Amino acid sequence: MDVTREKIVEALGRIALPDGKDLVSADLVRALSVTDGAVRFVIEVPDPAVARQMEPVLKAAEAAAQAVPGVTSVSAVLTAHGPAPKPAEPPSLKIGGHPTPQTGPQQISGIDRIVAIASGKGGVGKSTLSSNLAVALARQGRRVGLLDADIYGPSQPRMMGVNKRPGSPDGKRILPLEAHGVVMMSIGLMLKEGEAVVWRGPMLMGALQQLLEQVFWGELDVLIVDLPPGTGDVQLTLCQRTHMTGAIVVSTPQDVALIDARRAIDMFGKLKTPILGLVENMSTYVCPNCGHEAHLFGHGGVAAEAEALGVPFLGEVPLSLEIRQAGDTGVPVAAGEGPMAEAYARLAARLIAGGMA
Ligand SMILES: Nc1ncnc2c1ncn2[C@@H]1O[C@H](COP(=O)(O)OP(=O)(O)OP(=O)(O)O)[C@@H](O)[C@H]1O
Repeated sequence: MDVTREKIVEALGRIALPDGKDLVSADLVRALSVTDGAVRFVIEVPDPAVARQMEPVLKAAEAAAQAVPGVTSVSAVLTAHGPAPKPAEPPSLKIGGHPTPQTGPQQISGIDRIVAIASGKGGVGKSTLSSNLAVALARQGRRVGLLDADIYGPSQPRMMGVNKRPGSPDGKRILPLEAHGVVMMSIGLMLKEGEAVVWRGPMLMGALQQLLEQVFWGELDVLIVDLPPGTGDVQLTLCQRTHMTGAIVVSTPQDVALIDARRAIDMFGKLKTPILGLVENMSTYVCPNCGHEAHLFGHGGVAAEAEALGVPFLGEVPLSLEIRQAGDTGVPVAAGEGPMAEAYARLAARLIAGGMA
């Protein structure tokens, strides 16, 4: 029997609290996800003292969720936010520490595939593709995580409409946030607004390692990693320390973008990270008023490049005002309906069919 979110909410709504309210009416349930019978949620209370009294409630909530027919597993965590008597951030959660030594690329437990979205050049739409692809994959039933590793210009909090600081129940694990069916984490959520990041080398590797290993990702079919543009430390660290399924390189059809894309592909080749394929972004522009099609940055250049390099061409995404506006408002276009959502759905279907997601 299919378990729905509503059934779990209904079950949690029967868990009474000492003040007479219940878990749901008191708005304490966060990040509830239900995937193929696996239920995950967080109970968030205002402060650590309340959290201690809530242990029995957590147990009751787990039992209630487990008792819903069709539920195969329940993973629940109790977390406190708000004023704590001690400093709010335990030391081990300080982002940007030195990395711990490790031999060779590691598999991350619970995550089946890690797919990086890369570009040679900035501003070609890598973050837009990452968020929309993540949402489109989730809509097709995949368990998807999105890691914004663009340490210098994190944009996923804005694109996914998330701006809460992630909590940590035990000072070690970081709880990811959830938006549009995707669990997500961004370095941007751990920094104060407007705070500049000036890390290089080891600090940066430490931050990335924390994001990959300390975040409570749960069971994922695929983790999409939104990389910074270019061929720098983050790309190197990720490919050398993590067992990657591969990279998708996004480019506009312009020659200048393609030259940089080639450089990125060359770097992944040297790092022995497979190229899963190329995507042409900002391909055709269809005028919303008259329907006229124009190719502002050219058209077909990425498909031709893919053929020349012998890598798959995964598809194209039009240049569309709707895509830009959706990204700015925090609801990726792939979460809705229409031709743009369908363009991302086609890409997602292609990845699933190819065993890449
Ligand atoms: N297909 C598209 N149609 C219209 N606008 C788009 C499209 N793809 C991306 N954009 C817009 O272009 C701008 C740059 O996109 P985005 O931030 O995704 O690029 P990026 O390659 O991740 O950039 P950065 O190098 O800064 O990380 C954003 O304003 C975004 O909304």
